[in-house]
Amino acid sequence: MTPTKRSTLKKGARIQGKWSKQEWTVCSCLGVGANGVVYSVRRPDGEVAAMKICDEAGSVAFEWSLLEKMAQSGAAFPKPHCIDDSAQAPALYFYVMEQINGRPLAEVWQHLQGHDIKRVLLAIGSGLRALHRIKHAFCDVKPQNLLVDLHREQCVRFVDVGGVTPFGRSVRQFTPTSDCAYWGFGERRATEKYDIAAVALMLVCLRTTPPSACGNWTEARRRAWVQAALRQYGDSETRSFLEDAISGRIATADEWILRVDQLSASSLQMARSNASLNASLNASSFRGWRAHGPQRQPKRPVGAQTTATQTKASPSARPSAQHRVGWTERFMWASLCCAVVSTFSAWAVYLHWL
Ligand SMILES: Nc1ncnc2c1ncn2[C@@H]1O[C@H](COP(=O)(O)OP(=O)(O)OP(=O)(O)O)[C@@H](O)[C@H]1O
Repeated sequence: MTPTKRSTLKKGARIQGKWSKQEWTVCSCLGVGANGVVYSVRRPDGEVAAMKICDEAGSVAFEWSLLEKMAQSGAAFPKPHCIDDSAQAPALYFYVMEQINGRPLAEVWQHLQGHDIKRVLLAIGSGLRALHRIKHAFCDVKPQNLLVDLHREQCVRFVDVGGVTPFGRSVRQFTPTSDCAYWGFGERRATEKYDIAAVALMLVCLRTTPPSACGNWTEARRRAWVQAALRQYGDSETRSFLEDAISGRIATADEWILRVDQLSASSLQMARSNASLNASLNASSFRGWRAHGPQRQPKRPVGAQTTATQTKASPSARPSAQHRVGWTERFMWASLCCAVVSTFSAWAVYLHWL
């Protein structure tokens, strides 16, 4: 399904399940991602749910099996309802799940008070703890995948099960800004530490937006940028907490919860964004950074809060890909011209001799 085809489901559209025979009516679009589109849908009995429509049947089946596994663990992911295909054309592959009410962390972050930040960080910790108990890591930690509703006791819920990976395997889907390997702090492997470092890096990047150019930096320079961003927290307890999480010294979700519990609300208040800080750190140079050696191209995509999938081409690789396509095209056109010229010449010679 192309993106155009994806976005054609308007409010009121009806989707009938080929196998379940259930019918859902589209209420609104909840979000669009790299793997699919999520709609808020209503069943005839009035129940509201979220329907994720993916481009491929394989993605639906894969995410569905993970969602079922998560449901047994009590992790913070949506509860699965059913998996189906649409009975009518165009063929849609989808699954239906609990609709999570809440706003993405990125939207609410700036408005959170110290004690709310604490609640949010504790809730993320307990969500990760449940997931880690069944020996899986979230991997694709990003503010869009954490939905916050402070009116609920479980005030943070996770969405997008697509990145969840069994411990020890290499990470398939990640967001560069939350990836410790991208910033030069560790391995890109599904572990408890990977998730914990990801949450801490996400917090650093929520406070200080990384410069868009950092995709072209060396790993060492990116690492230095994170260290400089951390220094801006002053000597606060939040700073040492984040440093420990990023460098793997907070190894489990239980330790994370314990450490968050010890932080004061006033120190956590510092975790929020600071406009002047963004300006100073995003200037072309910053204190603490000295270039060593030639610049290397990043291995992975660059760009704040976008998900990278191991199998997808990275945005940073795109210009060179386009460049290669340009040369291929030029070669093709040159060959075509040669073929046309030689055909004309052959006909000219043939007609001349007739
Ligand atoms: N169960 C749900 N309840 C409410 N909103 C949801 C739900 N699932 C997904 N969303 C919203 O839809 C957005 C896209 O969903 P999701 O992250 O699953 O898609 P994706 O294609 O895997 O995206 P990505 O590009 O991040 O991999 C989410 O960021 C979230 O805002």
